[in-house]
Amino acid sequence: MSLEQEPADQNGPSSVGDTLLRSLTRLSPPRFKNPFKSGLLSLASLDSPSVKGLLGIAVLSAAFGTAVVYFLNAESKLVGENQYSVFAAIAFLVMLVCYRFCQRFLIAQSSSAIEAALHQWRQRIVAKVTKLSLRNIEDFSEEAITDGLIKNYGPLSQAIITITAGVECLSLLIFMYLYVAFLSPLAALLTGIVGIATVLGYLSVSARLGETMQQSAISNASLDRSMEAGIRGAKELRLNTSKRNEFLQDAKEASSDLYQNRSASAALFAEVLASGTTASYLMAGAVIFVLPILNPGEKDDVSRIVMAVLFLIGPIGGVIGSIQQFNIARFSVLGIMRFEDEVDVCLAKNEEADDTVNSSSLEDFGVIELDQVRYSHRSPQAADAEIAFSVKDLNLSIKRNSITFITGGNGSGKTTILRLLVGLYPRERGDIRIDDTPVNRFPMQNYRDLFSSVFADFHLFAKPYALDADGLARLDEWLNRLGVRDKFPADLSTGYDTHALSTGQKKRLALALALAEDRPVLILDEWAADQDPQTRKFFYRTLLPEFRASGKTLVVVTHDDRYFDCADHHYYVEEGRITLHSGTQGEGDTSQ
Ligand SMILES: Nc1ncnc2c1ncn2[C@@H]1O[C@H](COP(=O)(O)OP(=O)(O)OP(=O)(O)O)[C@@H](O)[C@H]1O
Repeated sequence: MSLEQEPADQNGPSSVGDTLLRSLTRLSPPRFKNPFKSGLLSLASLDSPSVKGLLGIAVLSAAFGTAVVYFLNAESKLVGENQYSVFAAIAFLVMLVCYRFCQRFLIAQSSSAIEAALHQWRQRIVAKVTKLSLRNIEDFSEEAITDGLIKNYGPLSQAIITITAGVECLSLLIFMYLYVAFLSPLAALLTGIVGIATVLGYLSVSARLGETMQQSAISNASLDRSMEAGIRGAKELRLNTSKRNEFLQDAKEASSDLYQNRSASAALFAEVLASGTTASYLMAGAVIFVLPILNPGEKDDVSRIVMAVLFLIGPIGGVIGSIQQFNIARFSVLGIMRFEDEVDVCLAKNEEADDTVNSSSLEDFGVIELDQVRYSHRSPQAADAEIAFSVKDLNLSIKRNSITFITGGNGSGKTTILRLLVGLYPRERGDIRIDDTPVNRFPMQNYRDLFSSVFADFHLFAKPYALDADGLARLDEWLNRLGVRDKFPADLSTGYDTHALSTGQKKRLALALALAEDRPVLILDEWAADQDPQTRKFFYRTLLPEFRASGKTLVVVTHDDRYFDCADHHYYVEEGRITLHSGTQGEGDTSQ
């Protein structure tokens, strides 16, 4: 967790929130064996002064809350004796206002501090994830990334208010109990016995409650994935009844798992809730039915003691309600921290040696050379990271202002080679040089900045990032030339909806965006594959030569053998090995 820490204000709300969030992981839910070593009570051991300040306010709030009950009781005793105290009435009101202020301040401040910390955690982790190499990203499962970046935050935010209210209730409970002890030590003993029996009862189910909630979270994630597949695979499911039935069967099992795990935790929680409510009434019952027998001298005070005991019911409910949320929040914080640790481990391995390439010299490069480069994909299925595919002895020379075609069969390694060329994959062996100057294994951004690309699996963001006014003008022009300008709003800077575009139109937008970036090297991975014959011809016979004439260097993966003659250099890839394919010309343009 040490990399990329934002310089947070040491006393700012996010640093308070950060301490509170991390404290959730230090505080394990109370366990049967040692309930007082862990649990909410150890909140007092927190080290941040601001957090201690918040705890101080929790104590103050509890003191005011108890004073409210004290003055209620005092006045009720006086009224019973046909007297009335204006002071007690005013004091009651003042204490109530103070109590309300402290309670509101405490919950609002701690919740907003925690939200501020979450905001900072999210920013920090997203920044780290964008620094991972593509290989690292591919090594993480999609679920790990969505859980680490998205899913854990929602439940955490929802749990925060209940937990902070629970902490306030806990301190109120302690104060109210001390007040009961002040009124009658024997009543405190009786209610204490009931309280201890209730806590022991809770501790006996808390471990099971934690487990079922963890299982519920796992089943929930699996059901989410199933529902996502149901939406993304809508076409396939509607075309094939057997496929739909089998899918529905799997979705039903995922839903049933979730239902069973949620029911199990609901049953345990119902037990905790019911025990809490029963305990509250039992405390009042013990005072009314048992106290007069054990100590007849306190008979006259019973109603006042009962009133104080009844005021314990609210805080007990608040504490119990927060326990479930505490488990959820703890589980989420641990998930986020675990993900960040894993990202840190990856980043620590991505060595960034000195890059001897000077940023100012890159734009004017003469040639980019890959020399004996090797890279291996690990099999995602194999636990021992067995090699699934290798690009071997890769020699490739990309000359400035030329058109290079890379061809080869499906799965031969063309896309992998493009990604090695642009520095998305770290090579295992060999060198990349730019005009005889070596490029790092994890190339610096100034090397990557040479390239704009349309990969086969390109992503369209909802707005054109990184384009200034000139860039937007270029985008406008290219959308016009590619015949799709009417599909986008007049003002391109605010973004656009790409859902209604056809596959070919999406590719035109992706190409227009890549051209608008105006970088020296353009990488195109099977761009023409989804285009109509006229556009294909326009692309190979008009656009590519035009790009070259405007000073661009082009590296194009293609299967269109009728246009192979458009290339200045043609490489052929077979099972991860590349060869310069000299003398190949297209079979003639048959006027496609
Ligand atoms: N992230 C990955 N992890 C493991 N194996 C991978 C990964 N990406 C690609 N491969 C494997 O590497 C091989 C080459 O893939 P690549 O995408 O480079 O081929 P390609 O020549 O571009 O194929 P196509 O013409 O079908 O797009 C394939 O066998 C593929 O299964």
